[in-house]
Amino acid sequence: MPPNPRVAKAFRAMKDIGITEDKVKPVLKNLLKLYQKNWELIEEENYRVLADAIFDNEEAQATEEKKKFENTELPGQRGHDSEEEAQEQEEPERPLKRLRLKYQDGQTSQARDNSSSRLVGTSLVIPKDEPVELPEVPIGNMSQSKVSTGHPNNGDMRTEPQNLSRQSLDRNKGKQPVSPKGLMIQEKSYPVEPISARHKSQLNVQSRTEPDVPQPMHLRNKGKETSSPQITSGRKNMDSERASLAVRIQEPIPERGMMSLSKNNNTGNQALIKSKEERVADDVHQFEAPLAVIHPETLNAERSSKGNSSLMEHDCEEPLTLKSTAGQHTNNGAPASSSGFESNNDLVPKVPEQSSQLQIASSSSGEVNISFTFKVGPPGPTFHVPHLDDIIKTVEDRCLMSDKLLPANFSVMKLMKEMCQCFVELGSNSCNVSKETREVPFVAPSVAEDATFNTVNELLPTESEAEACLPQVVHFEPPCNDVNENEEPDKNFTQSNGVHEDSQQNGLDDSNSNSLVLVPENQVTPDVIRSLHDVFDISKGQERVTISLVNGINGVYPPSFHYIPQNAVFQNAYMNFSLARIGDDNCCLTCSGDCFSLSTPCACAHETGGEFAYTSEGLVKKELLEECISMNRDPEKHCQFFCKECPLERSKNEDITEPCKGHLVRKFIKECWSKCGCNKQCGNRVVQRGITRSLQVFMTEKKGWGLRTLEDLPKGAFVCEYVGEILTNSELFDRVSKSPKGEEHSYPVLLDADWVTEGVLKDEEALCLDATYYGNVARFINHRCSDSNLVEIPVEIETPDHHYYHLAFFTTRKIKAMEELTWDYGIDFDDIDHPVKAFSCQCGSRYCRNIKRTSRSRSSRR
Ligand SMILES: C[S@@+](CC[C@H](N)C(=O)[O-])C[C@H]1O[C@@H](n2cnc3c(N)ncnc32)[C@H](O)[C@@H]1O
Repeated sequence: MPPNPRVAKAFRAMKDIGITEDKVKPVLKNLLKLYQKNWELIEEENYRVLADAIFDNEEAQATEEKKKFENTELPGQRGHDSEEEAQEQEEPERPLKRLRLKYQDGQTSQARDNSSSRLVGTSLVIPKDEPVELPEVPIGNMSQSKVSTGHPNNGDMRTEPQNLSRQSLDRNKGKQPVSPKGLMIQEKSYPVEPISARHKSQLNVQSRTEPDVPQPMHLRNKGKETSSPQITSGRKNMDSERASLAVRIQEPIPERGMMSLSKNNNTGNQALIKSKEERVADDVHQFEAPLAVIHPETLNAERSSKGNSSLMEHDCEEPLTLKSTAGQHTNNGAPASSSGFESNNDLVPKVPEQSSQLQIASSSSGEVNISFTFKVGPPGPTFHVPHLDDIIKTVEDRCLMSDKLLPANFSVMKLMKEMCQCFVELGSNSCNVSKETREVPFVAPSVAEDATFNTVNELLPTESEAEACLPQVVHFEPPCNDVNENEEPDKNFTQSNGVHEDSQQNGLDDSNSNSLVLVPENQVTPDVIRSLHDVFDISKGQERVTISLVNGINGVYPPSFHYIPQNAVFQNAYMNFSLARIGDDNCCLTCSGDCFSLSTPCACAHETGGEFAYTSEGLVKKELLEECISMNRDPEKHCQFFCKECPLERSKNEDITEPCKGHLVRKFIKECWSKCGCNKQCGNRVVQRGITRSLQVFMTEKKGWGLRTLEDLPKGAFVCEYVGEILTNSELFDRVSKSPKGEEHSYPVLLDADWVTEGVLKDEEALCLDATYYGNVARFINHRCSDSNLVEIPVEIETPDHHYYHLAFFTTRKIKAMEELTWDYGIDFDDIDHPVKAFSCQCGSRYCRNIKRTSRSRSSRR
């Protein structure tokens, strides 16, 4: 009878790792019996069960033999022992059979049938009976040679997939803790990225804003704050020391909602790895601790009988802190000397210089381990190991006190548990879980209509031009006008890197979607939606910089809206433009490279009197800036246009249209763009590059959310554009009048700077921007009467049609870091007919028009 191909395959798999057929056969037979010929179970993870069983078998046999030998051993024979032991050590050790690595790219264990990837495993624990050789070198210098993988490039995460032979594993002594990196065969690469501008600014922000500025809750921050390295004598190069926070949370847990607080009276120390010194003080008793640290014995016992285990890593792209194994407790509640920290980084995969790593490991029985590795600078000389409870409490306090964006019952342990649960849940549905769903915690709340985006590229003549145009304007048509009807995240809304795509399909299939992420329907509750704001970056990666959100004042949640980095067209707004309509006089076709290097400014400068609007530093030139400021402060001193039939007034009341109240004839900036011959670095392109300054949304004392700068800004600097939905005035009026009473409506902006060119403007051409439901960071900028530190300037980029333009905010003066950014909405506090009811102004300016009005009305009442 020909051999069963499955048996043959099993033999081959075992042979690949150096196990001979004669050893496989009896064990396989037993397993088949045990599993009632369920081959799948045996074949899983490259015959992991089989390999484990063989090793167990070998181990049992060896123990048996040893016992026999000891029983027959005569006094005086001990002299041979050392020799035998030496021989024993020479013998190849078995590969580790603990947690198997699961790769970040989602590769399943079954998929790894390449022989080089067999028996990928690692242990997070050290069996107590096997002392670990700990290197007495700086952690950063501790290449993983102590647990050599046989790989010459230890520690460099950029290494190519490694071929891990049995020999290389042998040197591990089988049960020693091994860096997952060391055991990863097809290792995920983590390129060492230079600190991006974005990153830098974030770092700057953090250093500048501490300690009085509430910072967003940040795991990475926390790490920095709470951890310090364990100093061992004679260490140098502490900068590169690593820390690892390893946590084990058991899932399922005995009682739902409670952490696993298993009391374990086994031998004491729970540290993942113990230094030589630590081993001396090994009388630490396990205590019921919220963070149950992996216990060697427990894990050994549990894991040897458990099925699928996996370990996945996540590169957090973040500067790191140091390695600590979170928390040991003693019976008396005192910190367990140095047991909570390790002087060995073997457990921790080598992390790229500028990054941290998150690892999640699980077993089929529901046990999930989280390990977070991060790096800090050198600790102070007085560093001591803090108590785990203190760490947790401090972190929780900081999050709750500084951010207040978290639910009041927030706890680090809940967070950890949540992660474990998500891991298990998502893992259980891995076949239909997309990237988006994995990103659920960072979903922006969706509030408005079920919208479908249509890009404007159909209007454009060529593909390349279309491409250039796409990021500028998008168009979407909501199926219903009432934006408040549907409070669910819209499922037809997709967006990718600023390019909105027409998508009727379920976003789960849309791997390009990176802005709005679908939340499984059963999770969509208002609370969930609210909590899904990414407080670390409300732009969700859509801007060049991260924009954090903090609340140091109250427990108010951030408002619900879709973050969009560019304007989006709503329904009827007439936004059809074509490149063909842009004549040569509107484009500097003859220029190339940087228009600023030309002897005579290109055609784009015509708009600003033949001179570029910007200085070579990208700041608005003084003269233009002053004029724009003055226009805002004293509109009556500047040229105003009065429509014959004002679209604004018409939208308020078509029957009896009030006379036009006047529109300023504004100064425009014309930037070069894709139809120009210059390149993207041309000095006449500022607004189109987007936000580059470090900004933060924060809770003000009296005006709700506001926006502030986290860096000093020079006068004339571009801060951000006012981005929202492009509506017609009538649409806006409809929208506002339909919105429930009391609902906050973000102040709309009228794009009326060039109504002067038409005697009578059609309704669909009278445009405005509404950032209530879709907007960018500018929606948080509060109003300040007259002396605001920002001024809006119309900027024409892709269309010479002045009905549509970008409204860009520039600084009116030097602004210090942490100052709130404000602009004058131009509100007429006396205009009771305005679609948006004027608020009671709290700007605090001595020129406040609302104060004047209030005192005026008071005196008129008298
Ligand atoms: C564009 S939003 C600014 C962000 C807003 N504070 C928030 O919490 O979302 C405009 C709204 O902010 C509030 N606001 C802006 N400036 C204000 C001021 N000077 N005084 C009082 N409230 C102000 C008003 O409620 C106004 O309708």
